[in-house]
Amino acid sequence: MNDTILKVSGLSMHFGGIQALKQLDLEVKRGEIVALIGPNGAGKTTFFNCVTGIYNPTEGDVILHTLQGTTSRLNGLKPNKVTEKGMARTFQNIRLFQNMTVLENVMIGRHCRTHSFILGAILRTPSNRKEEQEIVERSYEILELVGLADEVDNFARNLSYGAQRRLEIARALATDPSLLLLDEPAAGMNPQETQELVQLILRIRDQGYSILLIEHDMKLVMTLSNRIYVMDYGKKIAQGTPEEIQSNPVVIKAYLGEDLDA
Ligand SMILES: Nc1ncnc2c1ncn2[C@@H]1O[C@H](COP(=O)(O)OP(=O)(O)OP(=O)(O)O)[C@@H](O)[C@H]1O
Repeated sequence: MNDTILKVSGLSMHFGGIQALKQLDLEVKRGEIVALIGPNGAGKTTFFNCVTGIYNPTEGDVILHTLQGTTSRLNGLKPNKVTEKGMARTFQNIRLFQNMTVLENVMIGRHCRTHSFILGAILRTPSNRKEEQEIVERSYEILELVGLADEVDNFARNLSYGAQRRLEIARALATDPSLLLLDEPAAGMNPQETQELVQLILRIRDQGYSILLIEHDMKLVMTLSNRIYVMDYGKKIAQGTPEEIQSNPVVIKAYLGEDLDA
C-alpha cells in the first residue's frame, strides 16, 4: 500500500506578472499532520487553491493516493471533482448554510458520496430510503467526533464561532476524504476554542485521516505538526520537524519580528 497520500511536484502559479508559486514540492504521508506556514503573501492560500481545483496551476503535478487505493492526478479538475477524488477542505472564512440545521449542513457534505437519482428521491424507493438512512447515521457519527452531537437540530447561525468552525470540519469529513485541508482553522478563535481545536484535530488524525493545514498560530503549528513546510515569496524555504523549523536561521530571518516560539 502506498504510504504517500499527497504528492505535489514542481507546482507553479502565475497571475500575469506575479509568480505566486515557484516550483513547489510537498508531500503528506498517511496519518501525518503537516503544516504549511509562511509570512503574509507567501503563497499558502494560492497553494491550497491550486491543489483543490479553484485555480488551474501553470505548471506541476498534484497526485492523490486515496485510502481506498486509487491514484488521481488532480490538477485541472474542478473543485467538486477534487472532493469526489478524496480531498476536502475548509476555508479561511466560514462558509456554512446559516439557515440550515447542523445535521443538514453535514448531510450536504455527504451528498457527493450518494448515488440516488432524482426520480428515486421523488418516489422514495427502498434503495433511496436506505441510502438516506446511511447518510443520517454517518452524519451523526461525524457530529459526535467534532463534539456537536447535542446541536443537530440547531441552526448553524445559532452556534458559537468555534462551534461553527467545527461544523465546517464536520462537513468536510462527511465527504469521506483521504486528505483534509484546513485553511487557518484557528483564525479568530479564543484560547479555549483553539485548545478544543487542537484536541479535535488530533482525534481526527487518530481516526485515520491525514491533514494538511495552513495556520498563523505558531503554538498550534508546533504542537500539532509532524512536519512543517515553510514558504516565502512563493518558494519553499525550509521543511522539517517543529524543532528543526524553530531553529532554522532561514526561517527565523523570513519571520523577522514575529515570534516563532509564541
Ligand atoms: N487571484 C489572484 N490574482 C492576482 N494575484 C494573486 C491572486 N491570488 C493571490 N495573488 C497574489 O499571490 C501572492 C500570494 O498570495 P496568497 O494569498 O496565496 O498568500 P498567503 O501566504 O496565503 O497570505 P496570507 O497569510 O496573508 O493569507 C500575493 O502576492 C497575492 O497578491
